[in-house]
Amino acid sequence: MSINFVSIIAKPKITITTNPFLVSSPLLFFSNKTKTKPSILTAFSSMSYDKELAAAKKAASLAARLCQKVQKAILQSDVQSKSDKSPVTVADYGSQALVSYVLQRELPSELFSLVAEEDSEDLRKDGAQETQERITKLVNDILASDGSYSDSILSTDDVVKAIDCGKSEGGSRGRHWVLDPIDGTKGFLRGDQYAIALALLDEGTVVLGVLACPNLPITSIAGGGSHHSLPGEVGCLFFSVAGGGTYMHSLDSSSAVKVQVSSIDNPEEASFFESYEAAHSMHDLSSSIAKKLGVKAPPVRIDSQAKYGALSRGDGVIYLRFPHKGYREKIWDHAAGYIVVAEAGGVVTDAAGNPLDFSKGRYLDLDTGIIVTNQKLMPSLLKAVRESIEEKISSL
Ligand SMILES: Nc1ncnc2c1ncn2[C@@H]1O[C@H](COP(=O)(O)O)[C@@H](OP(=O)(O)O)[C@H]1O
Ligand SMILES: [Mg+2]
Ligand SMILES: [Mg+2]
Ligand SMILES: [Mg+2]
Repeated sequence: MSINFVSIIAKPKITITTNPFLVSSPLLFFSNKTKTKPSILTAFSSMSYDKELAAAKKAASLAARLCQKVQKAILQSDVQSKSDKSPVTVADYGSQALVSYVLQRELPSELFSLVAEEDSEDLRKDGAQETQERITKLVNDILASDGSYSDSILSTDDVVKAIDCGKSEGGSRGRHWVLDPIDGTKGFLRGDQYAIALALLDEGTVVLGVLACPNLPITSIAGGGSHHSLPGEVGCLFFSVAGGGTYMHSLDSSSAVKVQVSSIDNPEEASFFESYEAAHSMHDLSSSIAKKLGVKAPPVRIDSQAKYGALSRGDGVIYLRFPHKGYREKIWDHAAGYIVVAEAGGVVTDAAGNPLDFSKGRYLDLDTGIIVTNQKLMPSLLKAVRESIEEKISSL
């Protein structure tokens, strides 16, 4: 296998030190006169998720470290094919085990429910003992390098169990963590973009999101075109809590800056993101939409929810995703990216303009595709999407 490695030399450039989300949240105000119930958003934005945020950031950062280590020197035996023919690597499993374990250690008093992409079925098959051991060593090495939980060394059984905690069905009641341990596994294998995407659902609403993007440049990738490897300092961590905005810092530092989506309202100046993999999204449909809107720049094709992260800081202003017929989107492919963009002032809907509903279990039920942009461009984007879809249908 030939792999193009991106150099991973992340030195923090950002100097503004803020402590977002440590500011005490406003108290809820109930008016006895009007008996008005607070809106769901007001209720969530008044809640504190400080502990959960700190735990999620720690978990995602350690998982990113594990993935970086594997990506630097991946072995043929580290990659397997799942029953749906999609790839999975020891880093996907290791990342899921780490995040699951760290969240449980950091939040011992909370009920733990995790909706995550991977499970241990293939790892329990005959002949998989070596892979189990490799994953376990990776997890233990990362924990040891961090100095956390030095009291406990995980066994292969602990690691398999931590992976299998991710079997929750999620839903509209209670709290559920939502994890994609490596989003963009194909990008990861190419040496390109990938993300560790972790979100928290509370009563069916995404209230917190952390997106670690180990290969995403710290500075803008605007106008980057379709790139395999990217120069300069890389490694970003985006995080958001409902009502608190979106922040980003380098994976090597904790000095965060607040980010905002682009305020461009002229589609001619807009650029758009889409999947690198043509099998994941209909590129012909996005190009027809871009043409209708008058977008001049070529699409920026990158893997994973790094697209949401890049859009949240204004590197591009539109993200279009139109899976081929029959594909069902999973909540872990969008939950963290969704809140990162929404809290940076962006809008995420399905192709018909409906909000995404993360409360229905492991899948998102949606109309045709997912579109993301800023508030100003959404009406014209929706119109272009509608027209292009109609034209595509009538041409069939
Ligand atoms: N046929 C398909 N259509 C749409 N998405 C697909 C797909 N096959 C796989 N995917 C999803 O696309 C994700 C990657 O998205 P992107 O194209 O933005 O990089 C994959 O996440 P994983 O890599 O976590 O499996 C996978 O869930
Ligand atoms: Mg996958
Ligand atoms: Mg994914
Ligand atoms: Mg994945």
